[in-house]
Amino acid sequence: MNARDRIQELADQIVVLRDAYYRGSPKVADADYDAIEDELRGLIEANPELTPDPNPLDQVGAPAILHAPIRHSRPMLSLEKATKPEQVAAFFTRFPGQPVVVMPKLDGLSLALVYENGRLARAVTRGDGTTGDDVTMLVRALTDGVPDTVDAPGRVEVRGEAVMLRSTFAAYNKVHPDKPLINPRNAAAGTLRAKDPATVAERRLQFFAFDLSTEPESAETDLDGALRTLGFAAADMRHCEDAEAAQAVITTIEQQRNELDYDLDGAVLRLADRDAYAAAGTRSSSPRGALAFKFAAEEKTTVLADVVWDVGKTGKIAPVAWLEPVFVGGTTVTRATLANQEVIKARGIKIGDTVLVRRAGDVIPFVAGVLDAAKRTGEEREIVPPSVCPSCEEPLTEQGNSRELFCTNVACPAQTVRRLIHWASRAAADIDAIGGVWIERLAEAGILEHPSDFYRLTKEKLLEFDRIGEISATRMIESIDASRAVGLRRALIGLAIPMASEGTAARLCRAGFGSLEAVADAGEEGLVAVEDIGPKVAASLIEHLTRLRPELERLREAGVSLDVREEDLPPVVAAGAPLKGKTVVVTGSISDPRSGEKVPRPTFQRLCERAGATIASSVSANTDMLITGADVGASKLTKAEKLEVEVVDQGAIWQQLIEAGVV
Ligand SMILES: NC(=O)c1ccc[n+]([C@@H]2O[C@H](COP(=O)([O-])OP(=O)(O)OC[C@H]3O[C@@H](n4cnc5c(N)ncnc54)[C@H](O)[C@@H]3O)[C@@H](O)[C@H]2O)c1
Ligand SMILES: [Zn+2]
Repeated sequence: MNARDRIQELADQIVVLRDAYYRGSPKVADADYDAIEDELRGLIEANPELTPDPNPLDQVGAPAILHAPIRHSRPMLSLEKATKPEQVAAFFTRFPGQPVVVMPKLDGLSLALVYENGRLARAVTRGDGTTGDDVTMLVRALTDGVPDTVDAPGRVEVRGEAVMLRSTFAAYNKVHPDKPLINPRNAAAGTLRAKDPATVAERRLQFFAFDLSTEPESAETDLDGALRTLGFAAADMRHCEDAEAAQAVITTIEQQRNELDYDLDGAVLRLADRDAYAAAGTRSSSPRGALAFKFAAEEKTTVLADVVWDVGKTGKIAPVAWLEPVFVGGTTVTRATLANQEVIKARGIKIGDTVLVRRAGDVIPFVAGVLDAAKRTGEEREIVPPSVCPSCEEPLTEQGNSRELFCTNVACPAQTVRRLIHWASRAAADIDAIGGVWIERLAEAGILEHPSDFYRLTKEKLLEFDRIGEISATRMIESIDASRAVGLRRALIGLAIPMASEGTAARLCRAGFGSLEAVADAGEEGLVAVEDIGPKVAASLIEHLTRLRPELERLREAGVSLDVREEDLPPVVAAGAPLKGKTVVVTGSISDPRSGEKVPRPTFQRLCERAGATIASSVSANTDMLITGADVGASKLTKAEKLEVEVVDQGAIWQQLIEAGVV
């Protein structure tokens, strides 16, 4: 195809895709859409004479007027995009000496709030950038962070992003598994399209401000300060002096991406001074005084090739999506979870469909929904849940509102293997030298059935297997030996008791339980007294620990510790608490200066906690101190320097710990 035709084809696609997207039913994932825009941009750059008219790249949003159209005082634009550090550096070169703020690029929808003589007069969506929808009533009723009044004369216009917080989104989907929301951004857009606020009352939104104009001009020219003075929750803005500092903040935002309560798809750089930003002016569809740094996508489309039903460690039978490989959120994904049969039904998913796959951080990828069901060929197949267990063929039972399927056969081979693998996992006993495949073989050979069987394995027994040699047998046995120190918290996690989470195990330790047997004997009253443990969790603990009593005895006999470990006890803050109120990060290898012996990092972190510190795992703008041991990697130090975090050698901290009597 020649360039002219391709340009026209891409331009047409963009118009169609945008229209669907801004109506709340996207046909492709954002990353796929962005790739189309990028291709068009590249072709136009190479062939400027073929620029289509109208050029969709010069347009913003889409007309979606459902309420009452309102013309914006000045256009609400898109943002110029960057993906490389050089582009960040170029932005600073364009504005020498100008302070810049870096903030998260929130993934919601933009709103303009207009205040007249101190009162909220109207709230308007971006629309096509020139004209938007009047959503004042919905915003008043449903959006937090929008004050009714501001202390300012004349006309004040605050622009920002309305998002659905992840916690709100999750809570909503938990209550409405039958009609789940696809993602927080779609949910926010859908909410502000409602005809009647009452129908969407459970879907609260949160507004974060990022732009301000005032008439008459207000004296405060710093954007962040001026917004706060007016009482707005601004997006978290960091002032940066140069490109390196900005890049460091961008990196921090990307690292924190999964811990924040809102979706974000990048970071925005913007001139901090309101006058400078206004003076910089605009291009056809973006302001010159701002730049969006886009992060790698966490959502892509692919084909659902098949669905298999997987038996979990608690007997839950869960649908697993087998996908055509797709690169999303930094890795290639071939499997994703489909939750349960209710979710499949609600989302109308069929085998052969093009589906939207999301992945965020360590979370297992999941199928968020079907794209464009209208494109089906008729060859798609219904997903049919099994009636018997795929492993032991016992009939299944349905439990709960979302009709989850369970195999209740405790002798089910698949469950047995899953439980053993779980016992050996890092969060539990951490028997890292025996992988899942070997656990499965040993179980098939009848040597492993319960966790305590690991501790009866001998090198001789392992050597009977053809493919296990002297070296691996020794490593396996060493790894099993080391796991005997597992302790109450991790042993409880390893036993995979339904409804008892890792948090439950940690809270039981902090509440003063000294051993797993003590938990088993506590009775309902003793258990519900612990923070966040309700009657259901208590009942499950009692039922399963009673059933597991003989197994606990076998573990004890095998020399496995089921007692609480030092590091799981609540920190007792020492008098004087030299590190009180400080958030610290510990890096490098730590050793006790009095004995010269190496000290495991978690142990040292516990000591710091007793001195009053809060421990963080990576250096961020919230870190007060980086404590360095031996052999510290350069990257942590550079980062600390950029973020102006105090760097302290472990020697000085040991001195303080000794003086405060912590050690
Ligand atoms: N899947 C699809 O079919 C499809 C179609 C069209 C557009 N899209 C997606 O929509 C986006 C592009 O369009 P766009 O113009 O709406 O967004 P954009 O990426 O150009 O960014 C501009 C918007 O960012 C928002 N924003 C969030 N935080 C901000 C901050 N701190 N400062 C300033 N602005 C901030 C504002 O709402 C602003 O309108 C892309 O992510 C694109 O992938 C997807
Ligand atoms: Zn079974």
